[in-house]
Amino acid sequence: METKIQFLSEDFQELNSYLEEKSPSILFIIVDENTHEHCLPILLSDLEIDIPFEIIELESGEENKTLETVCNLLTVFAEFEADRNALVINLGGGVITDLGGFAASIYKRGIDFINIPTSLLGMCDASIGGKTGVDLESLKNLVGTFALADSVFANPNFLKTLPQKELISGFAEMLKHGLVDSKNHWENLIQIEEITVDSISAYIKESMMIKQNIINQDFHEKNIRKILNFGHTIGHAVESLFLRSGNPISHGEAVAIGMICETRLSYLENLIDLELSNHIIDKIFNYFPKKNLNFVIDDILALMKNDKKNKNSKVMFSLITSVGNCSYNVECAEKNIKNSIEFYSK
Ligand SMILES: O=C(O)C(=O)C[C@@H](O)[C@H](O)[C@H](O)COP(=O)(O)O
Repeated sequence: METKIQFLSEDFQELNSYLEEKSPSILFIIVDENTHEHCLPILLSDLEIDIPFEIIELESGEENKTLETVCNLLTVFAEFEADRNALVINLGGGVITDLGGFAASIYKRGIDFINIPTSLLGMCDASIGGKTGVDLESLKNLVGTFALADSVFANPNFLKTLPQKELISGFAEMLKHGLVDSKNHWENLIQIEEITVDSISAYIKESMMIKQNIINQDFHEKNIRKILNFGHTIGHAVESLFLRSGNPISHGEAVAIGMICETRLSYLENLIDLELSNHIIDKIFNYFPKKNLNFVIDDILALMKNDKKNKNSKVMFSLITSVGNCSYNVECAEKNIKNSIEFYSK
């Protein structure tokens, strides 16, 4: 099975046809306070359907990506006596698609959901590939399911409602797609001087297709899909520590830090030469200026022990071997891992 990705035209005709054909018993439209204000009115003004619907507003932010929020969602579904023909519409960024997709995937053992990503990160990454879930304490995405959205409806116009910070966050995942799978995509992206909706629009579809193509080869992340996790082994640990400190950074910023460290690690593990690693690192720093990592390295290493790619208690990295190619299940020397993090801090 494959998620159908469609780009919405002005009148949302694709979504209306989908809903007419599917004819769900009830719609649950999940939003956060931002998409409630900026995106829901656009969606509702274009919906031409005669299906009962409920709007469920969740609080935005990674700190709300919890089991408690999922329980609240499930309670609402049950209060409305939703049956298995109910449909969840996730209208939001990665937090909303992760939460709503997870709740849908476990309610009555699974009801359908669709994603209408409103952030760049949601569009190019989180809405595609069926990873749903929540954080456990500060451990990123520790609880979740693999459950494909029935469809993804993308509308780059929604990106115009975003603060710049959110746009930059999603750009990190686009760079990642280039680094792990497409030199051409990487080279196009690094020409961009200023990240704006107009400057990146032409490359969004390519990023989505790169991800979709990898998912189609390995939905359950047994092998090749692990390359999409480049930058996330260290990135997730750093993101968790910022979250714990009460000063969260965006997922993209964390992934950018992770990609810088893991590019250096690729060099330290002799997978790429110094010149290439410096080139990649410089380019990432252009978009993601250095942040202070005031964390104890051992705390970063401890969090990595919970990474989902680990095998037999060993931390396994996905590391690039050239621009557009990435190896997975790479076990690294602990001194190199530490050096790569220290390198970032210096
Ligand atoms: O889809 C994937 O596979 C990815 O690894 C993409 C990541 O960019 C994304 O952040 C994903 O949610 C991370 O998954 P996790 O399994 O490391 O929690």
